Amino acid sequence: MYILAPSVLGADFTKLGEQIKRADQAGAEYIHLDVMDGEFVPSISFGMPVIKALRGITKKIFDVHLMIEQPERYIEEFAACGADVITVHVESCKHLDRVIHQIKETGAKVGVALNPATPIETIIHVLDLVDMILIMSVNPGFGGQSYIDYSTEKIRSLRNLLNERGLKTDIQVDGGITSDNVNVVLDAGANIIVSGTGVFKGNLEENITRFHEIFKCYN
Ligand SMILES: O=C(CO)[C@@H](O)[C@H](O)COP(=O)(O)O
Ligand SMILES: [Fe+2]
Repeated sequence: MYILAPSVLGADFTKLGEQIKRADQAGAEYIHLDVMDGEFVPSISFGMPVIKALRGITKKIFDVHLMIEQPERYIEEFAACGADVITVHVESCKHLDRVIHQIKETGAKVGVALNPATPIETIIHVLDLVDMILIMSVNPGFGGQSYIDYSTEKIRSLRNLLNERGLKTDIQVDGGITSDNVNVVLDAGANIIVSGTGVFKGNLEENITRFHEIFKCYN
């Protein structure tokens, strides 16, 4: 199943609620929420109060991407705010296995994210414990960056590895993706596409339709 996850980091924050409702009505399956702490990544974005407020305006899947140090401190709180999928970075978890089980305990789906330079070997032992693997195709911290080309090979290797193990785990790709280059990551085996600038810059409805038209060729 192919899924579009607009990253609200690309939205106009003066019209945040309105833009999320529009993304919902235009058919976006997930809403991708980037939480940044100014430690794991250079920038600070938003946290629980914003997610809780947005939970009241859409029933779409809340896909919460935690770019924070020691995420185990906040897992239950993010779940209580309405996160449906909680993604943590392998680079920020000293005890990844424990954090994965902590997320499962809340009832949320588990995502594990890898920075561009982090090899997929770091997660081979937990592959069958997670629902989604997030391949970062930019260095995390900011929207609007360019896609890093070697991500494509990484996605392909991960999909091959999952296939060898008989796993249908979701592969999400995040960073620098628009309808102009999404084919590259879909061809490599990704099935959940995060896009901030590619959705919110220009006409939101047209952008979402364009992504979905491309997905049809893969379904
Ligand atoms: O997690 C992040 C950045 O750290 C992303 O979710 C970005 O917000 C995606 O934005 P674009 O690269 O699509 O503009
Ligand atoms: Fe993200």
